[in-house]
Amino acid sequence: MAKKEREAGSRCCVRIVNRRDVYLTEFASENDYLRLKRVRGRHFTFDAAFLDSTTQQEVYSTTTADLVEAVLQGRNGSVFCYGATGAGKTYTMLGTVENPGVMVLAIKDLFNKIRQRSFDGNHVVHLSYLEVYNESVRDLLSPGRPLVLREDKQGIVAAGLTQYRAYSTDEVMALLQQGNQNRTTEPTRANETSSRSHAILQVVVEYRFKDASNNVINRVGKLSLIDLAGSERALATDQRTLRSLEGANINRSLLALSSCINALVEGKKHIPYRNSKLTQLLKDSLGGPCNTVMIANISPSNLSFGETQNTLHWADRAKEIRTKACDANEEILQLPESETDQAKLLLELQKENRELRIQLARQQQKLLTIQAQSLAANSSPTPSSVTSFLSPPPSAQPNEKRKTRSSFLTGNCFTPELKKRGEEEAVKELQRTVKALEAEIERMKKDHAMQMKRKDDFIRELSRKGAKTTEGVGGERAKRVVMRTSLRPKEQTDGELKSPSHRFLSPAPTAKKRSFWDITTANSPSVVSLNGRKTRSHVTSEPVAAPSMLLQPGFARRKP
Ligand SMILES: Nc1ncnc2c1ncn2[C@@H]1O[C@H](COP(=O)(O)OP(=O)(O)OP(=O)(O)O)[C@@H](O)[C@H]1O
Repeated sequence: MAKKEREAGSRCCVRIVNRRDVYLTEFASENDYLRLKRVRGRHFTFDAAFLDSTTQQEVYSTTTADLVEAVLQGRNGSVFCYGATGAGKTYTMLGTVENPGVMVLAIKDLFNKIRQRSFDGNHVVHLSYLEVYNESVRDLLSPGRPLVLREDKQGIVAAGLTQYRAYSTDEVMALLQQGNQNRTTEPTRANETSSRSHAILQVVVEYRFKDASNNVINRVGKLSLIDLAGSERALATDQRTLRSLEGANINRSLLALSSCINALVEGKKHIPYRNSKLTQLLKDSLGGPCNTVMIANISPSNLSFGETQNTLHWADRAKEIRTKACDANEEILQLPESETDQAKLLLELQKENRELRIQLARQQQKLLTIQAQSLAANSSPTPSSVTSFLSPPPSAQPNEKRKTRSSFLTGNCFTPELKKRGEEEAVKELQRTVKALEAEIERMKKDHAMQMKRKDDFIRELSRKGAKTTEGVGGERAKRVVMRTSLRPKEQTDGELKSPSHRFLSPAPTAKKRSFWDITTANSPSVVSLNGRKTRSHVTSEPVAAPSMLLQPGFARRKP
């Protein structure tokens, strides 16, 4: 229960039993003296119900982890949060620094999984983040003019939406932060940083590999993570014109969503997706081949009884929807023979590269261990290895003999000088091993760098050839994909060969770092931006002109 709700003296009207059943109790109004003791209730059953003590990780593992795995198998997945203003949708989806939400945990999990299975193929991750505000679609990663929705063979797409190629979790986090600051928010009576728009984060994972018959297979999976605006009535938020218009448009989208849910549940032929931008964008998630999860956020306070009942009602309806069977989006690449050979060679080279990197890492690990041993030998007065040369194991001889022997060693024959010489010998031996290993690693590094350079040149050559052939066919699509490498200024190599991993470093931190989670701590919106709407960045106490992540090297899309 929120602080405000507690202060208003509200009672808890929600009870969760068996992690599946939700009991909603309606208390009689305090003024209704005749029915003061009357309570009415409703009971709902869902796939899972979470208590307020549930961790974000638990919510992620129960709702989304399976979808992430399926996306890697080429199946589409969608997760959306639905509920009243202030019920915790953004908290569930985005979370805070200490408690990251579903979006963050899904991205982390996705990259971990890709890292684990990158031995048998090549993964490419593209990312886009958009919002639907007042029935117009905006690019959150590169704000500008509203985007137009078009239907093509991939489904509904926002024409001109920026697709960033992402290489690491950190990079995605930075993009999420950037996008989130551009999101339209406004304080309402129910929530200080209320999201006035629907936000959709889309992650497309392309996986290219060779099957048993040596065909090159391209597998594509799309994960959509959606944070809807609050489902409150316009009256519940504010009466001012802009808020009312917003409220009306938010409700229009959500009304359209409920009409689609109704039509889908009733098995109607015509589903009114076209009634709003939101439903057009969710077409795939609701009626297409997609694994879809709806998370309904509710407040346990009896003051929000109406909203809670409404949310649970729609969740209960939505659970009846059966999305289409979700087959893997896979295709055998029909490339000309020369190109197939090139693609296969590329995959083999990439595999070899990864193996070499692992070998190098192992050798470095070995070196570290030896160095640690050497350090220990230098610092301890009698290293264990040396001691074992000098003294026999205690159990080897009877007590008396041991005594004599030890006095013999420490006394006349094995003088301190001799002992010291033994220690020095052992340390020298260790140092020699370290040097030999260092030389071997140096040699391997040089070999590796040479091989990488040769392969890089080769890959570059292949991509150049590929670009030439696709220019005519996929020109438009290629234009939409912004490659980080093409945006990054040429690196200073100082004559040193750099492996691809060096080239794909995450962007440099901004001069003054903004917190990804400013939304949770800030409180005073001060500046009105684009078309009079406010964004999460205005909720921070920093000046609006703070450097944009997109202006960092590697993200420079807009001119200052
Ligand atoms: N499970 C939770 N644990 C702790 N705090 C929470 C939880 N859920 C929500 N909150 C807090 O409640 C407040 C409102 O939550 P949030 O902004 O996520 O609501 P919302 O449903 O997205 O609202 P809106 O529709 O207005 O955007 C935030 O300060 C958030 O940190």
